[in-house]
Amino acid sequence: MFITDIKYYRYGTSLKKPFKTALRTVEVIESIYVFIETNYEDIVGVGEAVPTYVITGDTKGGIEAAIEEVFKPLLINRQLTKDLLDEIQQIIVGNTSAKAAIDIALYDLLAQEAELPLYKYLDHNPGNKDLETCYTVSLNEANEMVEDGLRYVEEGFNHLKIKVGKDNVETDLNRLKALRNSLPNNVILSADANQAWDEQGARYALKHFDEADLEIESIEQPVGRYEYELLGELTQSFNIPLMVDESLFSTYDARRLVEVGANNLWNIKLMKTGGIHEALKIHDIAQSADIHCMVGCMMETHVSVTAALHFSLAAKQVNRVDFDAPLMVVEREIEGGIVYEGAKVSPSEGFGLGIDRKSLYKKVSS
Ligand SMILES: C[C@H](N)C(=O)N[C@@H](CCC(=O)O)C(=O)O
Ligand SMILES: [Mg+2]
Repeated sequence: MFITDIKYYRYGTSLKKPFKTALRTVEVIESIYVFIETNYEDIVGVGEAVPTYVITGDTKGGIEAAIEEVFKPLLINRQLTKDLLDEIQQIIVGNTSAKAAIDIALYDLLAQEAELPLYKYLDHNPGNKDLETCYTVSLNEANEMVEDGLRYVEEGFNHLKIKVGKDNVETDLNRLKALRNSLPNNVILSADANQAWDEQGARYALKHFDEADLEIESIEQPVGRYEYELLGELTQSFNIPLMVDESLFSTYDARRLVEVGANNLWNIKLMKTGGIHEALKIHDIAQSADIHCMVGCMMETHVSVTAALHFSLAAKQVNRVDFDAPLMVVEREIEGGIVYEGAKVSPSEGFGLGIDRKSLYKKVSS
């Protein structure tokens, strides 16, 4: 099988309510769906990229330019082989969201060619697991966060990830207290600060989180992306488990985080790693250091989150997932791929991603 063309289009999907973090507010998911065509008319690989420029540096125009100027010349007329997965990583630095879309579409093709669902094609030291996604509570006034939290629990979500870090620590703790007091005791609460604090702010916040006795399961990314040493120190100094998110893009980051002792929990996302191929390498570093991983997502839809699910099923260290973004859209427009039953997530039948590619793909030619 060889690659004949790469096509893509932009697509906006409205959210039921705005998604708000310490870093940004999102009302519409802006996806770029990517299609790798082959010499077999009915075999197409599909991928997705999203422009989370405040985290990855990637814009819609940048993603499209990387496809036009770099990936099309590299891939068109090439035989489909696994080697292409390394080549797309090496040919350009950064651009992890464009790389992710191309990597996902290549894996979709490789698994279709092998006539396997993607997670079986990957078969990378998998653990046996049933996965449930957490649901994120956006940053709002305490009463709105409690209303949202109660609704998500009623819908079947037992783990809520609470966004913090936009206001002062006392306000965050009051919001968490209100949630803890209103929700059933067995609900797991974690927090995500999205890089909100400097060193002093983080030490102050984590001390108060430790003292608050709210049973917060973990806190994600208290400080900025490049604060590796500080993340290590904070991990070793406070009781609340720290999860690394924005500081973990690459195998370089992963090795550095192990060295500095930021070794509690990691959040792997395909839009940061540039797809599954690099995510598997990060997973192996986590496994050697006995670090458990969450697989998360940016504000993405069902295509790239389905790829993240297949990766999660194939990778042993992954014991939790944050795949809520597709649930936040007003209407599911993609058939096949990730199946949600309450919080439970599973893959649909079918080879590769199991996505109904035709319904997505017909927009390419219309
Ligand atoms: C969507 C998911 N629950 C989430 O919170 N992801 C990110 C932020 C995503 C974004 O801003 O697009 C995270 O920080 O974990
Ligand atoms: Mg995060």
